[in-house]
Amino acid sequence: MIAIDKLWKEYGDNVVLENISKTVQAGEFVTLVGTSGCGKSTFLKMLLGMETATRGRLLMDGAPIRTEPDQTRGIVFQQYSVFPHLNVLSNVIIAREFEHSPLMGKLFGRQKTQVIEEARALLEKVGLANAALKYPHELSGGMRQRLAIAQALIRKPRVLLLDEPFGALDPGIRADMHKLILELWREHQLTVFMVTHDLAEGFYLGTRLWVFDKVRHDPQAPGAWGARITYDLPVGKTPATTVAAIEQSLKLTEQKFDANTGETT
Ligand SMILES: Nc1ncnc2c1ncn2[C@@H]1O[C@H](COP(=O)(O)OP(=O)(O)OP(=O)(O)O)[C@@H](O)[C@H]1O
Repeated sequence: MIAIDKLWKEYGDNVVLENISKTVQAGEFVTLVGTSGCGKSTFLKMLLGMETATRGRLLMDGAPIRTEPDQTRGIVFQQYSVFPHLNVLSNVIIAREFEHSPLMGKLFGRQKTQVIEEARALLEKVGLANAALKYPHELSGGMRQRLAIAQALIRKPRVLLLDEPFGALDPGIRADMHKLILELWREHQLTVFMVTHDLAEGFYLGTRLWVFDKVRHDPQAPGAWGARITYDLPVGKTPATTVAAIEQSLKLTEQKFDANTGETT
């Protein structure tokens, strides 16, 4: 369904991603881990169409991914991306209105009634039915992320992109969110790409885990080489020794990164 073919991303002299080739089938749940700054968010933005490849191709069902976001893909960021001046229900409805009419941003009549019903059903699903008329500042962090997920899902995306969506949440709330996202993934038959800093979370949630890492380093030119996918693991079948090796390699890379920027740790 998604084919990544010899993909490169460079910002000027800074090579971020280097020659990545992968295929992902519909319904997979891919978790992405790697050191800070190695290009995970950039990769998600390319899947979304916010960023373009400098070399190579990114195909969805055989066609190049459109260079602007559309309703086939939805994204949830770590920082809450909801509209502060709208209540919960309106935040979900507006996400659908923008899709129908980006310039006017308004739906009327039967269409509007239908969207309100869909929005209420989604709020029920994500556990916000009783908070429909509250404003974002009245919500907890976990509730705001539930709202951001509902906003992404009302557009009925096939691919859901999650950029550390639970990074700012307490462990107990995170466990609830894990349960929710797995339910939504199955019910909506989504293909999910999720960035996380938490290797255990990546192993727990994903069907497949990718490690982004630089294979080559030049201390004189930190941007000369980009990250590749150094591990592609079917999650749940990974021996503990491999998990330990990955953790070790990530720590080593982090130290090299610090040496490159001249910072001591
Ligand atoms: N719009 C941009 N212009 C120039 N450089 C950029 C831009 N966006 C990202 N970069 C650079 O690309 C590299 C990868 O950034 P990215 O945010 O994708 O990393 P990341 O792996 O998601 O990091 P983190 O885990 O800290 O969120 C960094 O060196 C960053 O400075």
